[in-house]
Amino acid sequence: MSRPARATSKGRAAAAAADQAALLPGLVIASHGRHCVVETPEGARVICHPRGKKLGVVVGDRVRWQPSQDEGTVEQIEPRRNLLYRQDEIRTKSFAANLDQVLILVAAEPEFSEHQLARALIACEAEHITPLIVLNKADLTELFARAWQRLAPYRAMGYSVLPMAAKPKDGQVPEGCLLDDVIARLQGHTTLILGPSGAGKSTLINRAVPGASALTGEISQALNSGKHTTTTTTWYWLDAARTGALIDSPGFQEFGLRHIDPAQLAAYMPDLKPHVADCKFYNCTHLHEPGCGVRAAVAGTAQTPRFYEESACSPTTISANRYKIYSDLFDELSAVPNYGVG
Ligand SMILES: Nc1nc2c(ncn2[C@@H]2O[C@H](COP(=O)(O)OP(=O)(O)OP(=O)(O)O)[C@@H](O)[C@H]2O)c(=O)[nH]1
Ligand SMILES: [Zn+2]
Repeated sequence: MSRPARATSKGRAAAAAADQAALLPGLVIASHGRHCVVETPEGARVICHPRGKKLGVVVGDRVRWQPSQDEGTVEQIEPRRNLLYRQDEIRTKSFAANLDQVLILVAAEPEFSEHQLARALIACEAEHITPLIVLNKADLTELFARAWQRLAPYRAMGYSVLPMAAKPKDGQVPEGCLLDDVIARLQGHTTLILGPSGAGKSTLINRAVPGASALTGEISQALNSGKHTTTTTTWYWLDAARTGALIDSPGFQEFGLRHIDPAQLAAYMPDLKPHVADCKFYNCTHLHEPGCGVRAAVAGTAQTPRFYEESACSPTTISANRYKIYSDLFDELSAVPNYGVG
């Protein structure tokens, strides 16, 4: 009696395999609202609508889709290596999926917010994505020196920080600050670029990807039925062989970290992390407990001589600013229930 049942399940499996085979592979290269643009392995681009409301398609997703006339339907999203996103009280917004690195672009001016920088780095750590910090406008000597100094703790905690002069005022690029050296770091990787307005993101993208602005215009027009917008996340290939890509996404300014568990926060801050092992209590919040290894390592407040260093950016100390960022974020993330991924 088991034979017909087996045949039926075999038949079902065969039908599912046939359905699967009928679906085409693709890469999501832009998304806006309920539409996205899927690129085929041959390089053709098709506007697609995800099947069902729950299928949240993100730029960088590898998908399986079905053509229907001149558009298509995304049926499945292949498992993601990672997903960088931000979350505030109201909503969760994804930047992109399957990233190799995140380039955080800041500049000598306008003055960057260290809180925003720290938030972006924490989000990268939580998703195991390598960040690369680039400080632009090296030609603005005094402002640059000040900004470079503000980044000292980030260099000390092991992040790569590159100086750059993408478009110096007098045309003279200070030594070691070539835009092309930054572009070289992008080859062969999928890189998301984030940064505050005015840091030089468009300058960098237009140099790395000739024709980028025209492409952005085309995509946003296609996705918005004629309206121009710059709020779309967009994928640009860096080379004809399509081995490296740059993804431009807005949203650095409001980088909500509501998806981060406050108890994990110190583990996502490389300058705090090694000191957690020295805390007396396993569930130390590093805010007020006695015998806290983190607080003992804060520059200028060190009780234990072995942590004390003259420099506020030694690998063994935590700068007062960074500790303030930790405590502010801890309060923010603890103030309301953590709903997890939305
Ligand atoms: N002095 C100086 N100015 C630069 C440099 N790179 C870019 N700029 C200028 O900085 C301004 C902002 O550059 P954009 O590339 O438009 O910056 P953006 O980050 O795309 O800014 P939004 O368009 O506001 O998002 C422009 O006036 C650029 O010419 C640099 O290396 N040195
Ligand atoms: Zn502690």
